[in-house]
This record gives sequence, C-alpha cells and structure tokens, in this order.
Amino acid sequence: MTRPITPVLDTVQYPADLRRLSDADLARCADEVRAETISAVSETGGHLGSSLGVVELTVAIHAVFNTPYDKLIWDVGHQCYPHKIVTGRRPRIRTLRQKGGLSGFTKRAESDYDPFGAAHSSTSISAALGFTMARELGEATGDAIAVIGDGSISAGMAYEALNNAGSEGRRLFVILNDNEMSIAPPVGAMSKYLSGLYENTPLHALKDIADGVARNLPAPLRAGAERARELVTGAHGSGTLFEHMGFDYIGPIDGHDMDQLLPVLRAAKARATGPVLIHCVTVKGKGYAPAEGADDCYHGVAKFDPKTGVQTKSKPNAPSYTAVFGTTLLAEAERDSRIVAVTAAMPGGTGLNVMQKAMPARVFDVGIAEQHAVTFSAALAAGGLKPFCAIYSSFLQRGYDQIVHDVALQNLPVRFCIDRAGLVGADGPTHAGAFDIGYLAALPNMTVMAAADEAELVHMMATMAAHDDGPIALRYPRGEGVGVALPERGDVLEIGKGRIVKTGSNLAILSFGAHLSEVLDAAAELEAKGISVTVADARFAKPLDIGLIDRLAEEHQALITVEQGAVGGFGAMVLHHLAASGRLDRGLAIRTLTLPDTFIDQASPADMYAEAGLTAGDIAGAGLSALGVATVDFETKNRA
Ligand SMILES: Cc1ncc(C[n+]2csc(CCOP(=O)(O)OP(=O)(O)O)c2C)c(N)n1
Ligand SMILES: CC(=O)[C@@H](O)[C@H](O)COP(=O)(O)O
Ligand SMILES: [Mg+2]
Repeated sequence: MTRPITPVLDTVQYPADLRRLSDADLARCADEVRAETISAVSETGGHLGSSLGVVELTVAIHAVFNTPYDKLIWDVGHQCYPHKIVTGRRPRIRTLRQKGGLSGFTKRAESDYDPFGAAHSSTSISAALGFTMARELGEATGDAIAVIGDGSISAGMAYEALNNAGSEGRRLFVILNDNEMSIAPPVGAMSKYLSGLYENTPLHALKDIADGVARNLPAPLRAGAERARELVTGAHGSGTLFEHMGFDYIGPIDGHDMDQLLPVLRAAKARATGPVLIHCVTVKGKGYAPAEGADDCYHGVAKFDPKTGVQTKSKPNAPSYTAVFGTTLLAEAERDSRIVAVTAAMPGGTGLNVMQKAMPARVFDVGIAEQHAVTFSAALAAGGLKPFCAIYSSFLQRGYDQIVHDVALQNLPVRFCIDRAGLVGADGPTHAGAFDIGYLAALPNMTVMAAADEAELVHMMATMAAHDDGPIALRYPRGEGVGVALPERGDVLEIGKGRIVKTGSNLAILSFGAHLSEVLDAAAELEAKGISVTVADARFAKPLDIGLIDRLAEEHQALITVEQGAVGGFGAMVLHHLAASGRLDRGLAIRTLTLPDTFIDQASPADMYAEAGLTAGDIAGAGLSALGVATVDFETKNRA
C-alpha cells in the first residue's frame, strides 16, 4: 500500500519540532498529518471522523503550548490519533487498537504527552481543573487545556467542572470542538444553543473577534470586531452561557483555518488570567470525502480502501445480539403501547434505532447523560410506562447511584438492557463490560439475567416486558450471536430458574451468559477424556436458582461456575449461597471462573478471553483441577 508523501511531517517527531516551523509549514504539516491519519486508520480501523476533525487543532495546540509541561487533555480520547502522530508515536501508529499496539485512546502509561487517560466522555474539564489547582499549589506543571466535543459537553460532569472552574477563576483553557455531531446527530437544548452562537454567521468574517486579537487591532477595526462579537453573543453585555459561568468566551472560530487558530491560541495564551473557553467550529471527517459524506462521518470504521473509503467488513455468520435486541424490542413495543426506550447518545450502537425509526415518539435519546437516563427511566416507570433503558455495561457505571437510589430503592420496574457485557476487543479495558453483574446483583429488589445465546435474549426480553415487580437487567455481549434459530415470539421465563443444557454425573459446569458455547466445548473436551459433565445455564444471577445449584452440588463431585464478568459477580453469588447453606462444609470442590482482577489491554475478544483464562481449554483444565485428579488418574479411579 502506498504511503502518503509527508516531507514536513517527516521532520516532526515531537511537538518541539512543530514549534520550529513557520506558520505556513504548520499548515502544510497539518495536511500531512491528515493524510497519515487516513492511511494509518485504513490499515487498522478506528475512530477516523473525530480524528480528522481535530487535525489543525492538534498541530496548532502543540505548536503554541508547551506540551507535555502544559497538559493537553482530550475528552473521550477517540480523536487523539493526530496527537499520537506528533507526540513520538508515529512509528507505531499502524498498531492502533491491535494486540500489543497503541491504545485507541489517551493513556498515561503510553506517553508523557497523555497526562490523563480517557475513553468515557466528559471528564476533560474536571481533569484540566485538577492540573490547574496542582499548579496553583506549587506543583511543576504548566497550563491545562481541555478539548471537549459538542456531544461530550452534554453530560452533567462537564457542567459540574465548568461551574467549579468558573468559581475558582484560575487560568485554564477549554476548547470546545463543535462539529455538530455526536456519534449520531447531537440532541438537546445545549446543542441548539451552540449552533445558535454561529448560525448565519460567516466564520471567516469572525477571525478577529477573539478578545486578544481584537485588542491589538487599530480602533476602527476593533469596533468592527466588537460588533461581530455582539452578533455572535447576543445583545451587548448579555454574554454567552460560558461568560455567565465565569469564563472568557472566544469565538466561534474556524477550527480548520490555521490563520485563525494560531493567532487566537497565541493571544489567549499570552493574555489569559482566568478560565477561557475557545469555541472552534469543525467538520467531523474533515478533508476526506467519504467521511464527510457519510451519515456517521466515519465515527468508527473497519479497515478500508483509502482511495474509495469502502470498508472491509466480513460477512457475519449470525445476527448480532444488538440487532436481535433491536428487532425484538420493536416487536414487544408493537404489542405493548406502554413500552418506551431510552438511550444515552447511542441509538445505533444499542440497536434502539430500529424502534426509533418506527416509533420516534417512544424512543428518547437523552444525549451523553447516563445518570440522567437512569433517573429519567425511573420516573417514566413511576409514571406508568415500561422503560427499556439501553446502555453499554461500561457506560452504565456512570449511573450507579441513580440505579441504587432512584431505581432499586424505590423498586421501580426499569428494564436495563446492558449491551457490550464482557470483553469488547479493540476499545480495550475502558469499554470492557466487566463489573455489571457484581454491581447489580448486590442490590436489593434487582433481578439480573444474562443471555446464553440470541434465542435466550428473545425470551429474556419477553420476560422483561412482563416483569412489573421491580427493576430487571439483561446483559449480552458485543458481536455476533451463535447462530441459533430465533423463536417467533419470546417465552416469559420463570424468574430465578435456570435450565439444564446437558446431563452428566462427575462434574457440573454452571454457566451464566454468553460463554455457554465455550462451556459446551470444554464439556466435549472433558468427555473425550472420560469425564461425564453436566452443563447448566443459570439464566439468573439474581435471584439465584438455589434448587438447581443445590442439586448440582449434591449430584457431582465438583462444580464450576463460568461468567464473562469480574470477580465478585455470579460465582461470588453462588459461593455465598453454598457457604451460607453449609454445603461447603461437606467438602464440595468448586471453582469460580471469572475475568481476572486486572484490566486487560485491547486485542481481539478471543485473545482477551485467552489472556483472562476463559478459553474452553481453561474451563476444562479447571474441571480437572476441581476433580483433583489428572486425566489418567481419574480414569483409574473411575474403574476402581
Ligand atoms: C460516558 C460515555 N458515554 C458514551 C460514550 C460513547 N461515545 C463516544 S464518542 C461519543 C460522541 C462524542 O461526541 P463529541 O464529543 O461531539 O465528539 P465527536 O465524536 O463529534 O468528535 C459517544 C456518545 C462514551 N465514550 N462515554
Ligand atoms: C469512543 C466510543 O466510546 C465509542 O465510539 C465506542 O468505541 C463504540 O463502541 P462500539 O463499536 O462497540 O459501538
Ligand atoms: Mg461532536
């Protein structure tokens, strides 16, 4: 594959090299960074659109500020590929999101130029304020610059931080990267407000409205700039929301025009005494026609042909869990007019776009606002509706107190649809759905289910639709199902009852969720060694099927639990029951197979599960260990 020709970028290894370039060469360098980003992501896949939208910003910030002494903090971090290219990581940029390669997000362990790790949104202003206050208290750290998108600034955390930073009044920079896009088109009043700040206003004409720049202008021009500013901010003295919160507001400026970016950043750096918000208008996917023309602006792409933009997507063997969820929810909603759905800025990722298209009034996209999504769902339930609140496992962590305080404590029937449960692959540890079993099963009133395959998902959704007695959660993984036939309509399952999948006599394996196929492979491996295995699908982590567990414990020499979740989840619930009921006193051999107590770096899901010790071979090995015999000994013992 031909690589782009990049004579200026080739002279840049670190930001210090950018600071030696003329403004004209910085603009050339930005063009080359864009070409390099497209070329690299065409080989790896990843978050292309957001990265292309910040190419000029990246070059300009590093050229003007003294990174890494100054702390540049990217919100989410999904737009940081150009940043990685100019901060010493260009030689590894084609390893992005691969096993052993560069992370797809900012990561402290990776570089001094990543002062604060991210991947979940809306943390950057809090982090920038933390660095600022560290500096104020005498630590050797420079200016803090947060770059946050218009989607990410919809979350509560961003306002908590703006509120705090405005009242502290210390010098700090927030760059609002406003591309009028989240993953989906942005929603909400804040998005409308931001668009209103520059609607009908030619950006190029506003080049000089930045305070610092305007102050340097001769008097007649300064008056013109002030008028331009009033045009953007409203009546004289009324100010923007940000100004009311204690920030100096600069902009909006064209975030792709180096002739605007460089003087504005330089002026802000030279003059700021308190918090400053610089509003940059950018285009997601900028400079790459297939991305600019796509509905999703190539937010996240597979590998692609850089000439055409056509992505290489392998043909799926089975529909994804998400797709089955989306169509099943629509079918349930067609049968029950009280069903509504809630997403926090992920209609496509969660599959809610299917119902959204058919029943727009019954699907609420609340923006990146998981805490609000949960409390809002609680009140929808209190108001008589049946909310299905669909949030990825790792993002639901944001809404935990709301789950406890607003949902579980009030025993409100919110249906939590938890996609991306378990290990997700290229997004790595930040996006792993590791903890939800433990954090949900710990809660009184909560019912927790996991789908072993996509047919089970359909049954469990019917169960959720029928369950009006309190909160209920269903977890399922990213990616393809196992290819089982789907029922026309789901059966309502008995709450707290598992099922036997296969009957044996020596070892029992109790699986919770989508690792059932690996468990069945492990059972086949063990049977080939002469060990008779029972396999059961627990279906529920809460309430536990105590009858089933007791029977498995009574009738087998050893019991293994398997789940796609962290220590402290399903296995812990089973152990707790066995200990409390005294069964452990009678010498039952038991192993609980979970994710290990460590964060696993990105790789393919299969490689990540191998690292976690959760392959079929690992499960079979745990079976042998629990039985306390090597295979040959076991056979001998059996014969005896
Ligand atoms: C807490 C949280 N919720 C949801 C997401 C998923 N997510 C990643 S990027 C993104 C959109 C961000 O939009 P914006 O900040 O405007 O950046 P852009 O993609 O437009 O560059 C979303 C919803 C996330 N990373 N973190
Ligand atoms: C950056 C981010 O948080 C999302 O874009 C995420 O990477 C999407 O993940 P899925 O591809 O699993 O929907
Ligand atoms: Mg955006």
